[in-house]
Amino acid sequence: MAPQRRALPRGPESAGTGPGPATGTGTGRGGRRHSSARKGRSRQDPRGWRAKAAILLLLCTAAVGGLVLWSRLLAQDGISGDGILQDGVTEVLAHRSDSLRDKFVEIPCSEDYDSHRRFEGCTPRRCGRGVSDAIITREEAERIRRIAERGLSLGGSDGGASILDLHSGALSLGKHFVNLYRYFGDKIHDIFTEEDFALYRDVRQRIQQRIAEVFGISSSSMYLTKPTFFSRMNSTEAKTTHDEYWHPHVDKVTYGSFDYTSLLYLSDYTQDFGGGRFVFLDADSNKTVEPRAGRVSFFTSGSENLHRVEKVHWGTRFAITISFTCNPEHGIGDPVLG
Ligand SMILES: O=C(O)CCC(=O)C(=O)O
Ligand SMILES: [Fe+2]
Repeated sequence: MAPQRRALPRGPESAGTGPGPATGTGTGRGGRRHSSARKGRSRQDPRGWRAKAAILLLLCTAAVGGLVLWSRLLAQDGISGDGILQDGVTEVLAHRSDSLRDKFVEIPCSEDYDSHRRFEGCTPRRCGRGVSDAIITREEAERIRRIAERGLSLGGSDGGASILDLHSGALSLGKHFVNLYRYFGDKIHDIFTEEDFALYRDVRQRIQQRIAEVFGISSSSMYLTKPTFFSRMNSTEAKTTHDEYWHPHVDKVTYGSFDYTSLLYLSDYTQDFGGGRFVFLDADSNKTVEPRAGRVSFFTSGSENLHRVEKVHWGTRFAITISFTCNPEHGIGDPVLG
């Protein structure tokens, strides 16, 4: 609001009293011209009207300028152009250019965990969100990204969001999903190698270990759960609701079994794609995580961590959602290559 308020009143006063317009009109300092100008003004001199018109024009320009500036500020905050209006301030929790080791912000846990069976030593008692660029290297992220690219090149959604789940085999194809393992049978060995799967497993283990340390729980009390999947997002218009990745949501509500969510980013905000920042929607402000290859963002999955992803405006964004549960009944194993 500030720029608009500041811009508006300046117009008339400064135009009337400031040196520029006064000298520029040529109604200068000479006695005769001055007095005739005074007389003229009382007879509604057209020059008076011209001055008024100029002031009006200035006012309009200032108002339009203020509006343009304001809409730019909103757009920077990710407020317009995303189809969702979000009020207020946006803070950056993790800049793409930062290399973060142990960033952690604690937040009071929501009551969401109370309506589920509790597993002592795992179910969150301490909630929050963390970001680390020190768990997975950029090189590992690039190798993982190539796995995602290879897999997703076999299918892909008609809309802007495609997924590949190596656990269940689900792969986006057009407006639907197919089972990669059933669809490709033995040919899957031409696409993925044992090393790919070993890397995937190793990355998952290290992320799990880190989450356990940060939240003070035992790594063996948490289990990988579904869905755990690669995502590829771009600016293609959504064709089905599966493509609408930008809606605010709570993972525990959306996916049920989640207790801890982690995201491993495989490409870079502003280098590989525009838009597509991850946003925590807090009551006081929004907090963004800017994706960076090898960056792990993790958080407790309840409504203390309501979030969304901004629409991708250009380029392609790759990530993996790796999710954990405390309920062994909802646990899944690592993917195996047939
Ligand atoms: O890719 C992201 O940054 C977030 C994805 C997400 O919110 C989810 O998979 O539930
Ligand atoms: Fe989510």
